[in-house]
Amino acid sequence: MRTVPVTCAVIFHQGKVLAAQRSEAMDLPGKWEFPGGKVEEGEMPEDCLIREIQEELSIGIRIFGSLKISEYAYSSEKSIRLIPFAATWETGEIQLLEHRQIIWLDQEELFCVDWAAADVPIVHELQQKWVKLVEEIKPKR
Ligand SMILES: Nc1nc2c([nH]c(=O)n2[C@H]2C[C@H](O)[C@@H](COP(=O)(O)OP(=O)(O)OP(=O)(O)O)O2)c(=O)[nH]1
Repeated sequence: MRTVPVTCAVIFHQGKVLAAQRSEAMDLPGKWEFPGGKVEEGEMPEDCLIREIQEELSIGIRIFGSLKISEYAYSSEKSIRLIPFAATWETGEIQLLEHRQIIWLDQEELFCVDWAAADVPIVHELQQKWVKLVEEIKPKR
C-alpha cells in the first residue's frame, strides 16, 4: 500500500484557527479538516501547501511552524501521511472553491467539530501548544 503525503495548514487569524468541512464532491464528505492537499512529485511540502491554500481558499499564507506528522490508514488501500504546518493568513479574501463551509475555532472549541481521523492527533497537539504558537505569531521586539 502506498502512503500518500498530504500537507495541511493550521491557519491562525485573530486568535482562532480555521477548520474546513469537506464537500460531497471530496473524499470523506462532511468531515472537518485543515485545508491542504496531496504533495506532487518533486514538490516541497511548504510549496505544496501554499499552492493548495491558494487553489482552495484563494488566500496567501505565511508558514511559521510545524506540528507532528500524523499517519493514518483509512482502509487497506488508503493510507495518508498528513504533514501539518502552522500559518497565518496574509493576503486575499477567503472564497470557498472546494469546501462546503469553514469555521473559526478558538482553543476551547477545537473538539466541537467532527475531524477526519488523521487530524485528531494534530488537534490534540494544537490544543497543547496553542499558547506557544500564538506567541510565535506576535512581532518580536
Ligand atoms: N487536505 C487535507 N486532507 C486530509 C486531511 N485529513 C485527512 O484525512 N485528509 C485526507 C482526505 C483525502 O483523502 C486526502 C487529501 O486529499 P485532497 O482531496 O485534500 O487533496 P488534493 O486536493 O490534492 O486531491 P486531488 O483531488 O487533487 O486528488 O487526505 C486534512 O486535514 N487536510
